Amino acid sequence: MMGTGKTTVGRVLATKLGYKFVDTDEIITQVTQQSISEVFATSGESAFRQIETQVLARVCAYTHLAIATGGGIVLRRENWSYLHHGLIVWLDAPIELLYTRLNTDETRPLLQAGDLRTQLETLLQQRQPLYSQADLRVNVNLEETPEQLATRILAAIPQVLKKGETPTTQL
Ligand SMILES: Nc1ncnc2c1ncn2[C@@H]1O[C@H](COP(=O)(O)OP(=O)(O)OP(=O)(O)O)[C@@H](O)[C@H]1O
Ligand SMILES: O=C(O)C1=C[C@@H](O)[C@@H](O)[C@H](O)C1
Ligand SMILES: [Mg+2]
Repeated sequence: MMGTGKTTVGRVLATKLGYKFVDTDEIITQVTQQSISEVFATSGESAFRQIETQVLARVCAYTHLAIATGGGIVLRRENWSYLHHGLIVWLDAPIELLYTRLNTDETRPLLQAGDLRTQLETLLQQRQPLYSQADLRVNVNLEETPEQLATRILAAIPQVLKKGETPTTQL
């Protein structure tokens, strides 16, 4: 979900693994020469989602790569076939944490209209069943630094290889 720390923590995780790192939002910004907000404003969400799928289709083919996606990557069914090229980590954060982080942020176009808490609740309700398809669920809290979170994710990854319910890691 937006604001959980995919970009921030993903970068740290990549360093710890000795992997390269890419962020699909950053690639979209580079190829369109527009900010994410501008892409939404000039072309619309549907066009953004198409570009996002094209970018994911390219980057998922690489090994030794950590990919931070946009929070809406789960929405298109075809994206899942690309996501499953790798190990999918769900950063799950409570609404209050997201609210604290995104309160003054103007770079997430889907959160600009109306009450932020309501927007977050609505999006999370829609997406929770999709996020829960991830391989690893990581409960995010306000106490941990990106460094600590990345360490915890690394430690939890072996559980993913074991058969059973989706593992969850919390502090
Ligand atoms: N563990 C953390 N501790 C403190 N601040 C954090 C942590 N992780 C992320 N942040 C901060 O929270 C904000 C949102 O993080 P980030 O941009 O990484 O989220 P995201 O999941 O990539 O969001 P989006 O889906 O919109 O791309 C940033 O200002 C970032 O610095
Ligand atoms: O959750 C979402 O739908 C989004 C998350 C951001 O990373 C961007 O991809 C964009 O703002 C949409
Ligand atoms: Mg991001």
